[in-house]
Amino acid sequence: MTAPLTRPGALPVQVPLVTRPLGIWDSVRASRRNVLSIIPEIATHQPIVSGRTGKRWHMVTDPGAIRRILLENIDNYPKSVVTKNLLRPAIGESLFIAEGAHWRWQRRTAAPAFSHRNVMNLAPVMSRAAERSVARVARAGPRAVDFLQEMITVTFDVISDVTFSGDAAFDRDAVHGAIDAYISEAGKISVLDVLGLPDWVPRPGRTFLTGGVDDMKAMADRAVEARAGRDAAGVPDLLDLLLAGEDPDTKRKMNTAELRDNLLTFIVAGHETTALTLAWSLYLMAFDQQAQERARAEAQSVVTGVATGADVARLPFVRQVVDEALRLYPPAGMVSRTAQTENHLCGRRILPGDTVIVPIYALHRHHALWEAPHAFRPERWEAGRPDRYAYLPFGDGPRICIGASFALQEAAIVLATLLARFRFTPVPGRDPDPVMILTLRPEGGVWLEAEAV
Ligand code: HEM
Repeated sequence: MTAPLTRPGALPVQVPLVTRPLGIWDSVRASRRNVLSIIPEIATHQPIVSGRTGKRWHMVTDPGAIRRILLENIDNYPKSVVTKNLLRPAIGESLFIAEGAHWRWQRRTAAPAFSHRNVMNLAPVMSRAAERSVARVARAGPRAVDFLQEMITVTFDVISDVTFSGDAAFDRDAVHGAIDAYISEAGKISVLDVLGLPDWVPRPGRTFLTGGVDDMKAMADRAVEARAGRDAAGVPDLLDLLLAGEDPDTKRKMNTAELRDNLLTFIVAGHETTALTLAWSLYLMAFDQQAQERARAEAQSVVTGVATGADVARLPFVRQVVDEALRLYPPAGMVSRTAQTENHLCGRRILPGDTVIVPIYALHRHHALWEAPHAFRPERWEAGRPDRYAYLPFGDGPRICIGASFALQEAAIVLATLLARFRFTPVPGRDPDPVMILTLRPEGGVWLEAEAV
């Protein structure tokens, strides 16, 4: 089959941002469907946009001001209460949620598990998951495949293998089901809370949120305890590394509940986000056949069979595709903070209690920061990296994503392996719709035909 080339000037799918002020109920309606649809279009032109929907909020897209929020004045901008309330039932006071000293000691204890050497040691798990994906896609034959679901399967394979590898007490399917159900229900609630809506606005699903989560925690506890009594065999996974980890200053180690909460955090924070990066990268590869040919030529010249950790450094164009996918469709499309004291950002007064949002989706499409911001141009990354605070798929400052290099390595291994084996073409009329509830997903799936090459 001859693949259609990209139409000149065509743009990949995007979220229509609002061009008129929304009232409270319009905001609720719009945001229940897509959080990003409440971002004013003007946020992609101006440094700051403020409003009030219950609470006062500010969306900041000025790199200097973002630097102050995430790095220089971090004590004034802890993670928003909303984010914490939302995730606490599933992941406790783990690294993702904790503040101050309780955050610091956990971050110091977990950091070595994500060192370059350890992430590299985990690469064979990623290569094996990529190989199983190739087999599944090949089995589907000429039928179109939903690469969103396929990538969710791959990344769950990886994250469950590197957290609870070989633990009989850990039922992967049950945990996967509980986490996905939690994320989709929790997302609906968070939207309303991010907007600062009063408690009497009905929150769908609040009552049954914790059921599956309790079973999942009990299962993870059993797996942690079973492992604690055993010597690590072979390459240590994240649980072995956390069991061995300790705060370098106080020598404090994590107890069972802390280990469990952090491992579940890695699963919640790491698996869907990486699956989305891969699914969007594949959508873009099918959208732009020329870029796909270039990426395939690179992958085929480097990869023999399945990509390995050592191949990653030799796949610069594949990495550019991933960087550009993370720019256009950042899985964490916004992060939010609650201001503690009175402050100024871009000359605007920020009051204690105000919600300060970094709308990463809008930042990555800001007209003053990016040329042709809505276009897919992986080659833009050849010229070098932009201003550090103009591109934040992993956040920044001390709370920067601990799993960034893990995710980028996994994305490169899986993408290069698939590109070396298949040519991807879109299914006409089935473009995905970018929708953010908790993460930015391709709604409707990424349906592609995969032809063996
Ligand atoms: C492409 C995939 C990923 C994306 C886009 C992503 C994005 C992010 C972002 C934006 C933050 C900062 C949130 C904030 O400041 O409010 C974050 C934090 C975090 N991420 Fe990731 N992440 C990814 C993969 C992973 C993986 C694979 C893991 C673990 C295995 C992970 C674990 C964490 C943890 C534990 C934090 C909290 C760190 C702290 O507060 O000290 N993430 N991530």
